[in-house]
Amino acid sequence: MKSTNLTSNVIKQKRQLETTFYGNFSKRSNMDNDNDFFGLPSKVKHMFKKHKKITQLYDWQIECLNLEAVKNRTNLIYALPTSGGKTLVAEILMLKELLISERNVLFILPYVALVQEKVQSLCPFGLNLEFNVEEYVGGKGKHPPIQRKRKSTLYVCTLERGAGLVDCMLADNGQLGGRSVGMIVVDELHLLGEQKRGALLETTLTKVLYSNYNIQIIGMSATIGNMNEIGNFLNAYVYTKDFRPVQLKESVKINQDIFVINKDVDGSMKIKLDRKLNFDIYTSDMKRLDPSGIGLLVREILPNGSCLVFCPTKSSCQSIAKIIYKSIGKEEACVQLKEKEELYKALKEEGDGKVCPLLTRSILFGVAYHNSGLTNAERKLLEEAFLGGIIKCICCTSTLAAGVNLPAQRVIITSPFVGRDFMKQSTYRQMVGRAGRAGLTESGDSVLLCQENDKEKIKILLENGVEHIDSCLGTEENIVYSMILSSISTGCTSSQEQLVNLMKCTLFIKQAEKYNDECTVASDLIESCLDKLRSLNAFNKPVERTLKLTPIANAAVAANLDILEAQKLYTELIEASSALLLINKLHLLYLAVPYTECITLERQYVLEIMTNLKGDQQALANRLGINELCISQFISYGKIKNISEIIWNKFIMSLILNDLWNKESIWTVSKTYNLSRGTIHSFLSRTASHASSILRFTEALQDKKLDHFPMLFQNIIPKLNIGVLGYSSDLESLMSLPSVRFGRATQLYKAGYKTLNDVAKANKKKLCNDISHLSIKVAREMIASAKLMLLSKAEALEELAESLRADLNQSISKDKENILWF
Ligand SMILES: Nc1ncnc2c1ncn2[C@@H]1O[C@H](COP(=O)(O)OP(=O)(O)OP(=O)(O)O)[C@@H](O)[C@H]1O
Repeated sequence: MKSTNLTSNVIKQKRQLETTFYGNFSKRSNMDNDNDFFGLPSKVKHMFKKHKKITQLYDWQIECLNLEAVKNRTNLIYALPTSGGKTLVAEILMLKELLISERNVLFILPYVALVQEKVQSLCPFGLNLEFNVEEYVGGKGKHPPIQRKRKSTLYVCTLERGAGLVDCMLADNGQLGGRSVGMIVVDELHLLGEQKRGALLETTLTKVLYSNYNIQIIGMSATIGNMNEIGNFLNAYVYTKDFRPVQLKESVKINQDIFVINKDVDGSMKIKLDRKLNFDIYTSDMKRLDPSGIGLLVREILPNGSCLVFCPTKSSCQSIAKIIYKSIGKEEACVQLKEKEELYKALKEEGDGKVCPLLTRSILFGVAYHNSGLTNAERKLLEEAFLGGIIKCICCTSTLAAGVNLPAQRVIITSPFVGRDFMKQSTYRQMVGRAGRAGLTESGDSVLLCQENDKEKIKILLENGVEHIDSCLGTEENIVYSMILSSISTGCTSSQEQLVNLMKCTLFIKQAEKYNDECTVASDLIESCLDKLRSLNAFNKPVERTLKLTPIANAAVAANLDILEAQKLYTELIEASSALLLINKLHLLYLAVPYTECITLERQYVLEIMTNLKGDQQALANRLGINELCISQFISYGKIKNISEIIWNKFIMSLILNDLWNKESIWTVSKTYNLSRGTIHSFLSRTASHASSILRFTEALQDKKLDHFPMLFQNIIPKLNIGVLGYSSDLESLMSLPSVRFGRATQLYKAGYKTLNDVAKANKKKLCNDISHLSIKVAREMIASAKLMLLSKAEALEELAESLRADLNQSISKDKENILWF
C-alpha cells in the first residue's frame, strides 16, 4: 500500500514537472517524425543551430559521419588539427547511440573543467531529446550508477571516474544503471602517451576491447604521429584530415623582426621577414617595462579582437598580464564599464568578498591572467568574460590550451619553453590551434617570441612531424596490478592464461611485439605481477587454476584504489575506529586526505602551525603519535623519523580542511599556509575523490568493524564535492548545477532562486537581470540543467517505486500460493 502511494505521488510530481517544462506531454511525443539528420530527428539539427550556432556541417564532418566504419559500428579514431570541429562529430555519434540504439554512452574527457563544460552544454539536448546526463568528477556521481532503465544516459566523466564506470559496467554484463552501454568516446586520445593517466586510459580501453560487449570505441585527437599503430591497438578505423575552418597565419618574432612561416609544396618550411614591430608609440619607461613588445602585439588586435598570451610559467602569467594592461591605452579602460563592474562583482562573490588586486586593476583594461593559482570558479568567470568579449586578453600557461575551449583572434607565445623544457611540437600545435574563431573571424594568427640563439631549435620545432604515442604501461606497475585485479573482480578474466591474453591486447605489448615476433613480455609480465600480488595477499587460495580475490582486493577495485593503498587504508580505518575522535570533523577529514597528497608547505609555515595547535588539533596529533619529538626532528633534519611522513603530511593537510570547515575565509587559510587559493581548491577536489573512494571501499568490504564509516563519510562528501566546507547546506542543491559555484549560488539564493525548482522555472531574461555577469547562453543552460536534474530525480524515484511494487506483488502472490498449498 505504502509503495503504491509513493508511486502515485512520484508520477504526479513528474507530470507536474513535465507540464511546466514542456507544455504538453503528448505533443512532445509526436515531435519530429522526419528523421533526416544522420538518422536523428530533424529537431537535433535545430538544436545545434540554436545552442551552438552551427548551421552547416563541414565537408569532412559529413564524410566522417558517412564512413562505412561508422555505419558498421566499427571502432573509429579520427585526428584533425585543433578547432577542426571534432567534437561535433562525436556528439552526433553519441546522440545516435542514445536516441536510436537507445544504449548508454560514456564520454571520457581529460580535465574536470572540460567535463563540467560538456555537461552544461549537453543538458539542453538531454532535456529536449529525453536522455539523462550525469556528471562524474571528483566525488560527484553515484558508484555504481543509479538505476535508470527508461531513458538512456550519457555519463560524462574524467579519465579516473571513467575507469571506475568501466569496471562497474564490466561487472554488470556490459550495463550501467540497468541499460547496456553501446559506446565509449574518448576525447584527447593522445593522452595515451602520458605517464600514469595515459596508462590508466590504456588499461581501461584494453579491458573494454577484451570483454567483447559490442561496445563501439570512438577516439578523437589532434594529429598523432602513429595513428595507424593506435588504430591497430583499438581495432579501429583511422580517419585523418588536415582541416582548419579558419586560416592560420603563423609567425616568429626575433628581436623586432616578425617572420611569417609558410609551408612549401614539398613540405619544407619557408620563413620570410614580414615586418618590424614598431616601438615608436612606447615611452622610454614602457620600452623598459616591455622590451619584447608583447603589449604592442596585443594592442594591434584591439579594440575588436581577442588575444591569448601563453606564458612559460604560472607566475609569469601575472607579471605579463601586468605589463600588458599597463601598455594598453586608456581608451580600453573606458569601454564596457558596466559589464566589467558586473564581472568584478561576480569575482568578488566567488572570492569570498575579495578579488586579487592585480585582476581588480587589469580587468578594467580588459586583461586577465588565468592559472592554477585562481579557483575554478574564478577561472570559469574569466573564460565566460573572454567569450563574451569583456576580457580581450588572457595570459595563461599551456595547460589552458589543452583544458579549455577558448578561441582567440591572435595567439602570442611568449617563449618556446614550457617551464624549463623546450616546447614539444604537439604543445605548440595545440596553442596556435586556438587562433581564429570559426564563424566569427576569417583568419587567425600566431606569434612565437624567441631569442636569436633558439633559431635552430625553432626550425626543428616547426619542421618536425607530430610526436608518436608510446605506451607508458611498462613503467606503471601499480596500474598493471590494478588492471589484473579489476579484470578478475569484474569477471573478465579468472586465470593466468586469460590474463596473458588480456595483456596482449594492450598498446604496450603491441608495441613491444613490433620489434620482436617471439615476444614473451606479456606472459613474463603477468607472471611477475601475479607473484607480487600473491606476496601482497591479494588472492584467496585458488580453486584449481581459478584466481579469486580477497575481500580487500575486491573492495580496492570497487573503490578504484591500488592494492597497496587499499591495505594501508584498511589498517588506518581499523586503527582509527578503535578511538575515533568525533568532537568535530577533524579526524574524519584527516582520514579523507589522499596518501599521495603532494603539496609541500614551506618549513617556517609548518613550524608556526605545529607549535600553535589548538585543543582538538592537539588531541588528534596525540592520537596519531605526533609529539614534540617529531617537531624537533623536523626543525633539526627537515624530516620526521619516529612516525611515517604520510601521517605527518596528512595531519597538516587536514588542518587546512578543518580551518575551512570552521568557516575560516579562504584568503586567511591561503595566507596561513602560504598556498594559493587555486591550490587549496584542487586539494579539496582530490580529497572529495578520496573520500568517495573510502565510502565505496567500506561499503564493498562489508566488514562489521568498519560499518560505521559509510555513514560518517556520506556526511562530509557533499561539502567536499562542492568545495565549500563551512557554509550553510542551503546552497548545496544549487551548487550541484554544472555551471554554479559558490558565488553564483549565493547570488541566486539572495535573488530568491533558493532551490533547483526555482531555477528550473526561471525565465532566462529575468535570470540574467537578477544575476551579475550571466550570459543568456549560460542562463539557458543553467535552467535546462535544473530541469533535467529534477526530471531525472523524479524518474529515478518512479523506477524505484515500481521495482518496490513489483517486489511486493511478487511476495504477496507467493504468500497466496503458499496459503493455497497448505
Ligand atoms: N560545422 C561547423 N560549423 C561552424 N562551426 C563549427 C562547426 N563544427 C564545429 N564548429 C565550431 O568550431 C569550434 C571548434 O570546434 P571543436 O571544439 O569541435 O573542435 P575540436 O576539433 O574538437 O578542437 P580541439 O582539438 O580543441 O578539441 C567550436 O566552437 C564549434 O562549435
